[in-house]
Amino acid sequence: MVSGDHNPPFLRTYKLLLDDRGPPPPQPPPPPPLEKDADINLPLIDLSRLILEPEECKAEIRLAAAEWGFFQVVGHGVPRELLDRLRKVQANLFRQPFAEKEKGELLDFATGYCYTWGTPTATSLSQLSWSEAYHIPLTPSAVPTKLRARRVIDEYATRVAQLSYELAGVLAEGFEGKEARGDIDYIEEHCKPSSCYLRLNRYPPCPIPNGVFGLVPHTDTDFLTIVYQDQVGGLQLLKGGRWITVKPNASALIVNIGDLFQAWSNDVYRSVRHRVMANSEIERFSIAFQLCPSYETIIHSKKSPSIYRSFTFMEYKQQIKEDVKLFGHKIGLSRFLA
Ligand SMILES: O=C(O)CCC(=O)C(=O)O
Ligand SMILES: [Fe+2]
Repeated sequence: MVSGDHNPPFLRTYKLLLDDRGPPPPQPPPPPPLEKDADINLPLIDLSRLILEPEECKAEIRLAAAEWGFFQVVGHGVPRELLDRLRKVQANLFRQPFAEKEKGELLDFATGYCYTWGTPTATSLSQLSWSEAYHIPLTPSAVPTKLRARRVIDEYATRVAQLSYELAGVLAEGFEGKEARGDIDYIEEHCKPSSCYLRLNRYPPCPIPNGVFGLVPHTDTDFLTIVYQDQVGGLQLLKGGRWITVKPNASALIVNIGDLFQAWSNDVYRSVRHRVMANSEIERFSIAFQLCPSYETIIHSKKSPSIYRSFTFMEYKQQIKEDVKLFGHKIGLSRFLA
Protein backbone atom coordinates (compact mmCIF):
# COMPACT_ATOMS: atom_id res chain seq x y z
CA MET A 1 0.00 0.00 0.00
CA VAL A 2 1.38 3.39 -0.96
CA SER A 3 1.10 6.26 1.50
CA GLY A 4 2.30 9.85 1.69
CA ASP A 5 2.09 12.53 -0.96
CA HIS A 6 3.56 11.42 -4.25
CA ASN A 7 3.62 14.85 -5.92
CA PRO A 8 6.87 16.84 -5.90
CA PRO A 9 6.52 20.16 -4.01
CA PHE A 10 6.24 22.38 -7.10
CA LEU A 11 4.15 25.16 -5.55
CA ARG A 12 6.41 25.56 -2.54
CA THR A 13 9.72 25.27 -4.38
CA TYR A 14 8.85 27.53 -7.29
CA LYS A 15 6.75 30.00 -5.31
CA LEU A 16 8.94 32.97 -6.27
CA LEU A 17 8.77 32.19 -10.00
CA LEU A 18 5.03 31.66 -9.80
CA ASP A 19 4.43 34.88 -7.80
CA ASP A 20 6.62 36.87 -10.13
CA ARG A 21 4.76 36.13 -13.30
CA GLY A 22 4.03 39.70 -14.33
CA PRO A 23 1.99 40.48 -17.45
CA PRO A 24 1.90 37.81 -20.18
CA PRO A 25 4.66 38.22 -22.78
CA PRO A 26 3.65 39.96 -26.05
CA GLN A 27 2.22 37.46 -28.50
CA PRO A 28 3.43 37.20 -32.12
CA PRO A 29 0.80 38.02 -34.77
CA PRO A 30 -1.53 35.06 -35.39
CA PRO A 31 -0.34 32.77 -38.19
CA PRO A 32 -2.43 32.66 -41.38
CA PRO A 33 -5.34 30.20 -41.28
CA LEU A 34 -4.64 26.62 -42.34
CA GLU A 35 -5.94 25.58 -45.72
CA LYS A 36 -7.13 22.16 -44.71
CA ASP A 37 -7.06 19.83 -41.73
CA ALA A 38 -4.71 17.43 -43.47
CA ASP A 39 -2.00 20.04 -43.11
CA ILE A 40 -1.80 19.47 -39.40
CA ASN A 41 -1.84 15.70 -39.32
CA LEU A 42 1.48 14.16 -38.51
CA PRO A 43 2.43 11.32 -40.91
CA LEU A 44 1.17 7.94 -39.66
CA ILE A 45 3.18 5.05 -41.07
CA ASP A 46 2.24 1.38 -40.90
CA LEU A 47 5.53 -0.46 -40.46
CA SER A 48 4.04 -3.82 -41.37
CA ARG A 49 4.35 -2.49 -44.93
CA LEU A 50 8.13 -2.80 -44.60
CA ILE A 51 7.53 -6.44 -45.49
CA LEU A 52 4.79 -6.07 -48.09
CA GLU A 53 5.99 -2.97 -49.94
CA PRO A 54 9.39 -2.15 -48.45
CA GLU A 55 10.57 0.55 -50.83
CA GLU A 56 7.35 2.60 -50.61
CA CYS A 57 7.31 2.32 -46.83
CA LYS A 58 11.00 3.29 -46.49
CA ALA A 59 10.42 6.29 -48.73
CA GLU A 60 7.55 7.42 -46.50
CA ILE A 61 9.71 7.13 -43.38
CA ARG A 62 12.50 9.18 -44.98
CA LEU A 63 10.12 11.81 -46.27
CA ALA A 64 8.50 12.20 -42.85
CA ALA A 65 11.92 12.50 -41.17
CA ALA A 66 13.00 15.13 -43.70
CA GLU A 67 9.80 17.20 -43.79
CA TRP A 68 8.51 16.81 -40.25
CA GLY A 69 11.31 15.34 -38.15
CA PHE A 70 8.38 13.62 -36.42
CA PHE A 71 6.02 10.81 -37.34
CA GLN A 72 3.84 8.16 -35.72
CA VAL A 73 4.17 4.45 -36.42
CA VAL A 74 1.71 1.57 -36.10
CA GLY A 75 2.46 -2.06 -36.94
CA HIS A 76 5.64 -1.55 -34.90
CA GLY A 77 5.64 -5.02 -33.35
CA VAL A 78 5.56 -3.91 -29.70
CA PRO A 79 2.58 -5.85 -28.29
CA ARG A 80 -0.24 -3.77 -26.87
CA GLU A 81 -0.31 -6.01 -23.84
CA LEU A 82 3.33 -5.08 -23.07
CA LEU A 83 2.55 -1.37 -23.44
CA ASP A 84 -0.33 -1.79 -20.98
CA ARG A 85 1.87 -3.58 -18.44
CA LEU A 86 4.52 -0.92 -18.83
CA ARG A 87 2.02 1.87 -18.24
CA LYS A 88 0.86 0.21 -14.99
CA VAL A 89 4.44 -0.19 -13.79
CA GLN A 90 5.12 3.45 -14.65
CA ALA A 91 2.04 4.77 -12.82
CA ASN A 92 2.94 2.71 -9.77
CA LEU A 93 6.52 4.01 -9.70
CA PHE A 94 5.29 7.60 -9.74
CA ARG A 95 2.68 6.86 -7.08
CA GLN A 96 5.36 6.09 -4.50
CA PRO A 97 5.80 8.73 -1.78
CA PHE A 98 7.88 11.66 -3.00
CA ALA A 99 10.50 11.02 -0.29
CA GLU A 100 10.97 7.46 -1.58
CA LYS A 101 11.28 8.63 -5.19
CA GLU A 102 13.93 11.14 -4.18
CA LYS A 103 15.96 8.50 -2.34
CA GLY A 104 16.44 6.78 -5.69
CA GLU A 105 16.28 3.18 -4.51
CA LEU A 106 13.06 2.02 -6.12
CA LEU A 107 14.67 0.22 -9.07
CA ASP A 108 17.75 -1.98 -9.19
CA PHE A 109 19.25 -1.05 -12.55
CA ALA A 110 22.91 -1.99 -13.08
CA THR A 111 24.20 1.58 -13.24
CA GLY A 112 21.49 3.07 -11.11
CA TYR A 113 19.00 5.59 -12.38
CA CYS A 114 18.19 9.15 -11.69
CA TYR A 115 14.93 10.70 -10.50
CA THR A 116 14.44 14.37 -11.38
CA TRP A 117 11.60 16.87 -11.15
CA GLY A 118 11.04 20.51 -12.11
CA THR A 119 13.97 22.60 -13.35
CA PRO A 120 16.48 23.42 -10.60
CA THR A 121 18.24 25.98 -12.85
CA ALA A 122 15.03 27.89 -13.79
CA THR A 123 15.16 31.62 -13.18
CA SER A 124 11.85 32.37 -14.91
CA LEU A 125 8.55 30.57 -15.34
CA SER A 126 9.31 29.98 -19.03
CA GLN A 127 12.28 27.82 -18.04
CA LEU A 128 10.31 25.61 -15.68
CA SER A 129 9.20 22.09 -16.66
CA TRP A 130 6.19 20.96 -14.62
CA SER A 131 7.12 17.28 -14.69
CA GLU A 132 9.04 14.52 -12.98
CA ALA A 133 11.04 11.72 -14.57
CA TYR A 134 13.01 8.56 -14.03
CA HIS A 135 16.07 8.53 -16.32
CA ILE A 136 17.21 4.96 -16.76
CA PRO A 137 20.48 4.03 -18.50
CA LEU A 138 19.87 0.73 -20.25
CA THR A 139 23.05 -1.02 -19.18
CA PRO A 140 22.33 -4.76 -19.07
CA SER A 141 22.62 -6.16 -15.59
CA ALA A 142 24.70 -9.23 -14.80
CA VAL A 143 22.42 -10.07 -11.89
CA PRO A 144 18.84 -11.16 -12.56
CA THR A 145 16.30 -8.90 -10.95
CA LYS A 146 13.53 -9.82 -8.55
CA LEU A 147 11.66 -6.62 -9.33
CA ARG A 148 8.69 -7.01 -11.64
CA ALA A 149 8.93 -3.34 -12.59
CA ARG A 150 12.45 -3.76 -13.86
CA ARG A 151 11.61 -6.92 -15.78
CA VAL A 152 8.80 -5.13 -17.62
CA ILE A 153 11.00 -2.10 -18.34
CA ASP A 154 13.78 -4.40 -19.64
CA GLU A 155 11.33 -6.23 -21.87
CA TYR A 156 10.06 -2.99 -23.37
CA ALA A 157 13.58 -1.54 -23.73
CA THR A 158 14.71 -4.59 -25.72
CA ARG A 159 11.77 -4.28 -28.10
CA VAL A 160 11.95 -0.55 -28.59
CA ALA A 161 15.75 -0.59 -29.07
CA GLN A 162 15.28 -3.15 -31.85
CA LEU A 163 12.67 -0.91 -33.47
CA SER A 164 15.00 2.09 -33.24
CA TYR A 165 17.81 0.17 -34.99
CA GLU A 166 15.44 -0.79 -37.75
CA LEU A 167 14.25 2.78 -38.27
CA ALA A 168 17.78 4.20 -38.02
CA GLY A 169 18.85 1.72 -40.70
CA VAL A 170 16.11 2.85 -43.07
CA LEU A 171 16.98 6.49 -42.44
CA ALA A 172 20.75 6.01 -42.81
CA GLU A 173 20.30 4.20 -46.11
CA GLY A 174 18.23 7.17 -47.24
CA PHE A 175 21.10 9.64 -47.24
CA GLU A 176 24.12 7.37 -47.44
CA GLY A 177 22.80 5.19 -50.26
CA LYS A 178 22.31 1.43 -50.38
CA GLU A 179 25.99 0.75 -50.93
CA ALA A 180 26.68 2.27 -47.52
CA ARG A 181 24.93 -0.49 -45.59
CA GLY A 182 28.01 -0.52 -43.39
CA ASP A 183 26.71 2.68 -41.90
CA ILE A 184 23.62 0.93 -40.67
CA ASP A 185 26.00 -0.97 -38.46
CA TYR A 186 27.52 2.37 -37.48
CA ILE A 187 24.40 2.88 -35.39
CA GLU A 188 24.34 -0.64 -33.97
CA GLU A 189 28.06 -0.45 -33.27
CA HIS A 190 28.03 2.91 -31.51
CA CYS A 191 24.55 2.95 -29.98
CA LYS A 192 24.66 -0.23 -27.90
CA PRO A 193 21.81 -0.54 -25.41
CA SER A 194 24.36 0.38 -22.74
CA SER A 195 24.49 3.94 -24.08
CA CYS A 196 20.73 4.30 -24.63
CA TYR A 197 18.21 5.66 -22.14
CA LEU A 198 14.62 5.21 -21.20
CA ARG A 199 12.86 8.13 -19.60
CA LEU A 200 9.61 7.65 -17.74
CA ASN A 201 7.82 11.00 -17.61
CA ARG A 202 4.90 12.12 -15.48
CA TYR A 203 3.25 15.51 -15.87
CA PRO A 204 1.27 16.25 -12.69
CA PRO A 205 -1.81 18.46 -13.02
CA CYS A 206 -0.69 22.09 -12.89
CA PRO A 207 -3.00 24.53 -11.07
CA ILE A 208 -1.39 27.60 -12.68
CA PRO A 209 -3.57 28.84 -15.53
CA ASN A 210 -2.23 29.46 -19.01
CA GLY A 211 0.77 28.17 -20.71
CA VAL A 212 2.98 26.52 -18.11
CA PHE A 213 5.22 23.96 -19.78
CA GLY A 214 5.16 20.31 -18.82
CA LEU A 215 8.44 20.16 -20.68
CA VAL A 216 10.07 23.31 -22.03
CA PRO A 217 10.66 23.63 -25.80
CA HIS A 218 13.71 21.59 -26.80
CA THR A 219 15.30 19.35 -29.38
CA ASP A 220 16.48 15.89 -28.38
CA THR A 221 20.14 15.17 -27.67
CA ASP A 222 20.26 11.77 -29.40
CA PHE A 223 19.94 10.10 -32.80
CA LEU A 224 16.31 9.15 -32.46
CA THR A 225 13.57 9.19 -29.83
CA ILE A 226 10.60 6.85 -29.65
CA VAL A 227 7.77 8.04 -27.40
CA TYR A 228 4.75 6.20 -26.10
CA GLN A 229 2.22 8.75 -24.84
CA ASP A 230 -1.09 8.20 -23.07
CA GLN A 231 -4.44 9.59 -24.21
CA VAL A 232 -4.22 12.97 -22.42
CA GLY A 233 -2.29 14.90 -25.09
CA GLY A 234 -0.08 17.96 -24.72
CA LEU A 235 2.94 17.12 -26.87
CA GLN A 236 3.42 19.76 -29.57
CA LEU A 237 6.00 20.22 -32.30
CA LEU A 238 7.01 23.31 -34.18
CA LYS A 239 6.28 23.29 -37.90
CA GLY A 240 6.23 26.32 -40.16
CA GLY A 241 6.07 28.68 -37.16
CA ARG A 242 3.12 26.86 -35.55
CA TRP A 243 2.91 24.56 -32.57
CA ILE A 244 1.12 21.42 -33.73
CA THR A 245 -0.37 18.94 -31.27
CA VAL A 246 0.51 15.29 -31.67
CA LYS A 247 -2.92 13.75 -31.31
CA PRO A 248 -2.86 10.73 -29.00
CA ASN A 249 -3.22 7.41 -30.81
CA ALA A 250 -3.33 4.40 -28.50
CA SER A 251 -1.81 2.04 -31.06
CA ALA A 252 0.96 4.33 -32.24
CA LEU A 253 4.48 5.14 -31.13
CA ILE A 254 5.87 8.58 -31.91
CA VAL A 255 9.28 8.76 -33.57
CA ASN A 256 11.34 11.93 -33.72
CA ILE A 257 14.74 12.78 -35.14
CA GLY A 258 17.37 14.01 -32.68
CA ASP A 259 20.27 16.45 -33.11
CA LEU A 260 22.82 13.74 -33.91
CA PHE A 261 20.86 12.39 -36.86
CA GLN A 262 20.46 15.92 -38.17
CA ALA A 263 24.24 16.48 -38.02
CA TRP A 264 25.12 13.05 -39.39
CA SER A 265 22.68 13.45 -42.28
CA ASN A 266 23.95 17.00 -42.96
CA ASP A 267 20.46 18.44 -42.40
CA VAL A 268 18.64 15.92 -44.61
CA TYR A 269 16.63 14.97 -41.51
CA ARG A 270 15.47 17.60 -39.02
CA SER A 271 15.66 17.63 -35.26
CA VAL A 272 12.52 19.62 -34.58
CA ARG A 273 11.70 21.68 -31.50
CA HIS A 274 8.91 20.26 -29.39
CA ARG A 275 7.37 20.84 -25.98
CA VAL A 276 4.70 19.52 -23.66
CA MET A 277 1.98 21.81 -22.32
CA ALA A 278 0.91 21.18 -18.73
CA ASN A 279 -2.69 20.17 -18.12
CA SER A 280 -4.60 21.81 -15.28
CA GLU A 281 -6.70 18.78 -14.38
CA ILE A 282 -5.31 15.49 -15.57
CA GLU A 283 -1.92 13.90 -15.02
CA ARG A 284 -0.14 12.72 -18.16
CA PHE A 285 2.36 9.92 -18.67
CA SER A 286 4.84 9.26 -21.47
CA ILE A 287 7.86 7.04 -22.00
CA ALA A 288 10.75 8.14 -24.19
CA PHE A 289 13.43 5.79 -25.51
CA GLN A 290 16.57 7.63 -26.61
CA LEU A 291 18.93 6.10 -29.15
CA CYS A 292 22.30 7.51 -28.02
CA PRO A 293 25.90 6.63 -28.92
CA SER A 294 28.75 6.08 -26.49
CA TYR A 295 30.45 9.29 -25.37
CA GLU A 296 33.55 8.87 -27.54
CA THR A 297 31.56 8.39 -30.77
CA ILE A 298 32.48 10.95 -33.43
CA ILE A 299 29.55 12.53 -35.25
CA HIS A 300 30.43 13.74 -38.71
CA SER A 301 28.75 13.88 -42.06
CA LYS A 302 30.45 12.45 -45.12
CA LYS A 303 28.60 14.96 -47.27
CA SER A 304 30.60 17.83 -48.65
CA PRO A 305 30.45 20.63 -47.75
CA SER A 306 29.65 19.48 -44.25
CA ILE A 307 27.36 21.87 -42.39
CA TYR A 308 28.73 20.92 -38.96
CA ARG A 309 32.24 20.28 -37.78
CA SER A 310 33.03 16.83 -36.38
CA PHE A 311 32.36 16.45 -32.69
CA THR A 312 32.14 13.70 -30.14
CA PHE A 313 28.96 13.02 -28.26
CA MET A 314 30.85 13.87 -25.07
CA GLU A 315 31.74 17.35 -26.46
CA TYR A 316 28.14 17.90 -27.45
CA LYS A 317 26.81 16.98 -24.02
CA GLN A 318 29.47 19.11 -22.33
CA GLN A 319 28.55 22.15 -24.44
CA ILE A 320 24.89 21.76 -23.53
CA LYS A 321 25.77 21.60 -19.85
CA GLU A 322 27.79 24.82 -20.13
CA ASP A 323 25.08 26.61 -22.12
CA VAL A 324 22.35 25.62 -19.67
CA LYS A 325 24.49 26.98 -16.85
CA LEU A 326 25.27 30.23 -18.69
CA PHE A 327 22.03 30.96 -20.55
CA GLY A 328 19.45 28.77 -18.85
CA HIS A 329 18.85 26.73 -22.00
CA LYS A 330 20.51 24.46 -24.54
CA ILE A 331 21.79 26.05 -27.75
CA GLY A 332 22.42 22.83 -29.63
CA LEU A 333 23.70 22.23 -33.14
CA SER A 334 24.24 25.87 -34.10
CA ARG A 335 27.23 25.76 -31.74
CA PHE A 336 28.89 23.22 -34.03
CA LEU A 337 28.56 24.87 -37.44
CA ALA A 338 31.60 24.21 -39.64
O1 LIG B 1 6.19 13.56 -23.06
C1 LIG B 1 6.30 13.61 -24.27
O2 LIG B 1 5.37 13.39 -25.03
C2 LIG B 1 7.59 14.02 -24.92
C3 LIG B 1 8.79 13.81 -24.07
C4 LIG B 1 10.01 14.41 -24.67
O3 LIG B 1 9.99 15.28 -25.52
C5 LIG B 1 11.30 13.93 -24.20
O4 LIG B 1 11.33 13.10 -23.26
O5 LIG B 1 12.33 14.38 -24.76
FE1 LIG C 1 11.96 15.53 -26.41
